[in-house]
Amino acid sequence: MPSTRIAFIGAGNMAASLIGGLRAQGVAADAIRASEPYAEQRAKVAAEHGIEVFADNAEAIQGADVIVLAVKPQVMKAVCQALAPSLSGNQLIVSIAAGITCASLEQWLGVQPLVRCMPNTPALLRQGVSGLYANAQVSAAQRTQAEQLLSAVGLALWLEQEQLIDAVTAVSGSGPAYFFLLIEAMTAAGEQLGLPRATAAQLTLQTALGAARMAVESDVDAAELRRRVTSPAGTTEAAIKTFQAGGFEKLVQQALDAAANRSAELAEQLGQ
Ligand SMILES: NC(=O)C1=CN([C@@H]2O[C@H](COP(=O)(O)OP(=O)(O)OC[C@H]3O[C@@H](n4cnc5c(N)ncnc54)[C@H](OP(=O)(O)O)[C@@H]3O)[C@@H](O)[C@H]2O)C=CC1
Ligand SMILES: O=C(O)[C@@H]1CCC=N1
Repeated sequence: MPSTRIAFIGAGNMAASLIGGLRAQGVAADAIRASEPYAEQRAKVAAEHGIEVFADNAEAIQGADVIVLAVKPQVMKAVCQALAPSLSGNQLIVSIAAGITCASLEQWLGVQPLVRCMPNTPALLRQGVSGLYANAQVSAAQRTQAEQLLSAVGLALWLEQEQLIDAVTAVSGSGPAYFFLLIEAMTAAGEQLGLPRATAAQLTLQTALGAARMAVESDVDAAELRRRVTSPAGTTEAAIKTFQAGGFEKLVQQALDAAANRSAELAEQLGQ
């Protein structure tokens, strides 16, 4: 994004990941600004990425073509209402907040070109994935700007319906935590089986990495890859049958339903 000037409102975890991705893609430090109330975090982000970080949101967005709203959903209304008088009207707003709808953002900011998206934390390693939804005000050039922003940290996938952001949040926004939970549980189980903790952790982590790479790079699907590990009457079958007897697939569906419902619930609670 050579000539695009980007301002981040909130310079926490996700903003820092996106800024890191943009810088790694060669976006100049002076094309990126950010605002952040916490002085220590301001200094950290400025030092790590070489960008200017402001205490004042309105100051950070001066001259910006794209404004990324990267604060917690709970403070979004107050942040937007305070920012509204400083907007020029055709700046692209990109919100990464869970459960904040375009309708709420339009109510708080006025009608603006808006992209609502849901990234995830592997963005930190440029291995993220995001779902993006654009409102009717977004021009083709602004769509490209939003896509370039999220592509700097991983895959960017457009959605035709805003509602599907709840599903994206459930699958990939929150998804890294589900895999971390499995890693924690497998490491603990390995330790219970007698392995030293560090060995159990290494075995689990390398298995997770290897399995994910196989699933991404293979020309067959995950179900077939699973079948290839599962010898008839063997050890894997014993484990998989145990998972399934415990309702594993149903539990996964219930967990993702809960995440998607929470996303919709946040929209209702915070969208007033
Ligand atoms: N973490 C994740 O996995 C994902 C998060 N998201 C969304 O990203 C958004 C940010 O999350 P995350 O980065 O994890 O959260 P963080 O708390 O790390 O970042 C939010 C930042 O905003 C700052 N902030 C608070 N109030 C203001 C304000 N009035 N003006 C400017 N900045 C302010 C916070 O400062 P201070 O700490 O001092 O309050 C903090 O540094 C959320 O809306 C979340 O839903 C989306 C996808 C994945
Ligand atoms: O847990 C959350 O609400 C945020 C959104 C997706 C990941 N973290």
